[in-house]
Amino acid sequence: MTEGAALAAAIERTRAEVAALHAELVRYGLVVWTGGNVSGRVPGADLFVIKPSGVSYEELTADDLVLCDLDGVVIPDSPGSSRSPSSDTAAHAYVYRAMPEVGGVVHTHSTYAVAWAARGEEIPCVITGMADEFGGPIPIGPFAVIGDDSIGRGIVETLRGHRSRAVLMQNHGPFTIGASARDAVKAAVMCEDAARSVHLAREAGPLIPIPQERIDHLYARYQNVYGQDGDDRR
Ligand SMILES: O=C(CO)[C@@H](O)[C@@H](O)COP(=O)(O)O
Repeated sequence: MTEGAALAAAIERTRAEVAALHAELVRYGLVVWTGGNVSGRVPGADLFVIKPSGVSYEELTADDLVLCDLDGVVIPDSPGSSRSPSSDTAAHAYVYRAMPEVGGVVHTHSTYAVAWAARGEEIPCVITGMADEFGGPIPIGPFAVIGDDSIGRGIVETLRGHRSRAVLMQNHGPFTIGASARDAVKAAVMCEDAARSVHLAREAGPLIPIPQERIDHLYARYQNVYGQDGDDRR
């Protein structure tokens, strides 16, 4: 296969994967109307694909996704290039530039995570599922304007060197990163689950902290032993 054909195949695979992952946001109840987006880095290229802005998830096909370079500039004459890319394109692009290990970025307006973001309160790590997945609390990021790279800078400042793959941007909502777009969607699903469980627990009584050494142990086991060898983060 020529280099050009290999790149075209990688773009096609990423388009198909990212289009299918938007359906997962709907399946897990993480989005209302069109308020969320998934992007995926094209492996081996300085490119990513992202949802067009304000397009219904039911209508979204692989060719509707917008192909961008790592500055967030739409690649002219590519499928989907006639549409405006997601409002969060510059934010996603900033993350891909700053964090080469990131293969996918997700944003949702999932209800409980947004409620924590509205209070500007991090989600404390009081359930083993959070220790497994996030290795500690889910942090709050700064308030940031929508449309430029401010959100991206907030994501990177908050998550660089942090175990969590989710950040709650203050007064806005969750942004998650992952080794792949699927991994970032998983983080968005788990973030909302943690936000809901901890919110409900705290309404019913005091939260019981998990000692740090227990959190560390749970995180190490889940990251290295849980699941299968081929999993995205192994
Ligand atoms: O939160 C916002 C805008 O307020 C966006 O992230 C969200 O509505 C999704 O926008 P896009 O449809 O991706 O442009």
